[in-house]
Amino acid sequence: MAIAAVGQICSTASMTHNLSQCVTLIQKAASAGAKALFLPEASDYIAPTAAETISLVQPASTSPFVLGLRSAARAASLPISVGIHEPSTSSKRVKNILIWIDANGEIAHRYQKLHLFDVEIKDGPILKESNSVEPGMEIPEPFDSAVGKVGSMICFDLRFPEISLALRKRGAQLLLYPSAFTVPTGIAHWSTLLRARAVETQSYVIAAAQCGMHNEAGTRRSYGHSVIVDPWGKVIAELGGAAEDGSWKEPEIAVADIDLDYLEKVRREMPLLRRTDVYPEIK
Ligand SMILES: O=C(O)CNC(=O)[C@H](CS)NC(=O)CCC(=O)C(=O)O
Repeated sequence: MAIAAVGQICSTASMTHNLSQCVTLIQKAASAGAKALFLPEASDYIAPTAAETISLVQPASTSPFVLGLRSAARAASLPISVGIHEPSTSSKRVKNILIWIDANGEIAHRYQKLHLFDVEIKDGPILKESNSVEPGMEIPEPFDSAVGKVGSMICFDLRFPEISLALRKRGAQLLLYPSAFTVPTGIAHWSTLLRARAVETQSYVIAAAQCGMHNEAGTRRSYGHSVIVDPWGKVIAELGGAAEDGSWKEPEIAVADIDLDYLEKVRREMPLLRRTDVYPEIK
């Protein structure tokens, strides 16, 4: 058994402010005895417009946010999963990626978000992620960590079970959904989708979420409610959401034991054998 920590922050356009929230959580997770800390999508910054999202981007190799996290990870000897932006080499847009910083402070894995959030909900959020973000083109192999074999996804990917099933088939035991969910879609779908992905893949699901108002103009707000779900679909760690007015004060963590013997028991007792003779198998 090993402890995993899920962290919740409210990123703004200030990378310095966001780094300090993340470093606080690294210290909290290390004191709680966690073997890994999972941080939200776009932890480096959430900007009010597509143009600002593009203008703020920096290569991971020189970004003060990433360099700061790497040295904090090394000092605490704590691996960190964190969502950031990275420049694209082929277009003016940015990449929305999830990186794994190992206990030595090295970037050991990268995943680029496959599904982009383009929505226009009547009386609700209007967001066009593809204006500023270039979609990824592959599902990287799951990788080993002290808390189990990790399969990486990001936020809106949660709505596409194909990617989680593909990762499960390749050996993932933990599925990551670092997110910045909107409030209305969060209320309607967040917990149901996360628990469904855990149940149908018989895997731990770790969903670190952005929470609260991201800018002073009040134009962008996230749902929060970070969770860890076990392979039976039970919520074993959970954080709250923002107040009515969007305010939300302290970055925080929640922790849970990741029990891979339990995961094996769930998989053994209810084998989910796919009828690939009847429907085509997911590659
Ligand atoms: O803007 C950034 O810099 C970071 N990216 C995000 O916050 C992304 C794209 S706008 N948010 C989501 O995918 C929310 C999905 C969602 O809310 C749902 O599926 O219901």
